[in-house]
Amino acid sequence: MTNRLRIATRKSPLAVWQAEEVARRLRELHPGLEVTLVRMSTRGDQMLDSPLSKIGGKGLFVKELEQALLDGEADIAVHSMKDVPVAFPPGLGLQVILERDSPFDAFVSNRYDSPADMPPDAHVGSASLRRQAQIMSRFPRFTVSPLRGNVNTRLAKLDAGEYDAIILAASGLRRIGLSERIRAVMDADESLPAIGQGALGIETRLDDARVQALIGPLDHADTHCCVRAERALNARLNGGCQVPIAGYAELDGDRLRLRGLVGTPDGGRIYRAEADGPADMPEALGTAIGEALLAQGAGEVLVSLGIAPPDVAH
Ligand SMILES: NCc1[nH]cc(CCC(=O)O)c1CC(=O)O
Repeated sequence: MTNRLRIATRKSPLAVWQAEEVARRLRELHPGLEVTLVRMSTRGDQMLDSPLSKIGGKGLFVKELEQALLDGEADIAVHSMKDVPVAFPPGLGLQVILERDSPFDAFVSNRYDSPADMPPDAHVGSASLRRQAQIMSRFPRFTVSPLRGNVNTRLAKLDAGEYDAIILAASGLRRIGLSERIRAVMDADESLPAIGQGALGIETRLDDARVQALIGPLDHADTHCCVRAERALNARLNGGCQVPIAGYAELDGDRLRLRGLVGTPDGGRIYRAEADGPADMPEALGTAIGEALLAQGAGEVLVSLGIAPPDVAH
């Protein structure tokens, strides 16, 4: 029993790849440790017809995995940090974040090389209000329609001709061996990434010292610092992964630079804030960027979408 570690994961090819990657690194680190995967289906995977923003985006992809940890059916859960809500259930926490892969969005099309290459009335598939807001702000005549399902399903819908292009995370495509589908990587000016995009995190039971010790060496301090700042921004705005909030932090020596964005889904209004601060205070920087966005009026956008930011004064 003590030489065994069970990883809870969603069943999608991307999620399984991510869990296998953690399993591979743990076996390398601890020869003799028996690492197995517990594959689970989550509500986010089942409710594929409804836009995530309508069915309560927060935590849809992680709840069942957390329950497996609480029930003792698994020892760790591997998550895309992008899908992890700000708060954890009592007894659980996330202390390990792996080195980040590409944080950027990818433009994927069978006909066009970039958004600028498309006709003015092009049809884009994306279920992300963040991606929608940013592309609509640059190309107001585009139509963006919801596109759900795992990465493979979304690509199949593109290939069936339902859209001129779709936008996906570059990291997800790379991980499942489909980087050749990327026609253009969208940089931070073009499509500011989601909070935590490209990073994997490991959630555990906080009282499980054996497991904490086993996974501790997988933590990547620089990535962890950046994701802390991004998540503090998200916490300040009360955002989940399915609201038009973007945040991207970069570390430069002992300075941390964070950019944040809130937009209306139609791209009509885009609020941006950017600042840097000491790398040992990532939460302060994230909160400050959140405040700066609220001071510009971003709170109204969030309230109109049913996401009330916590009071400005605190
Ligand atoms: N919302 C689904 C999701 N969660 C994490 C990723 C990509 C992998 C990552 O961000 O690490 C994706 C797919 C996508 O956005 O294209």
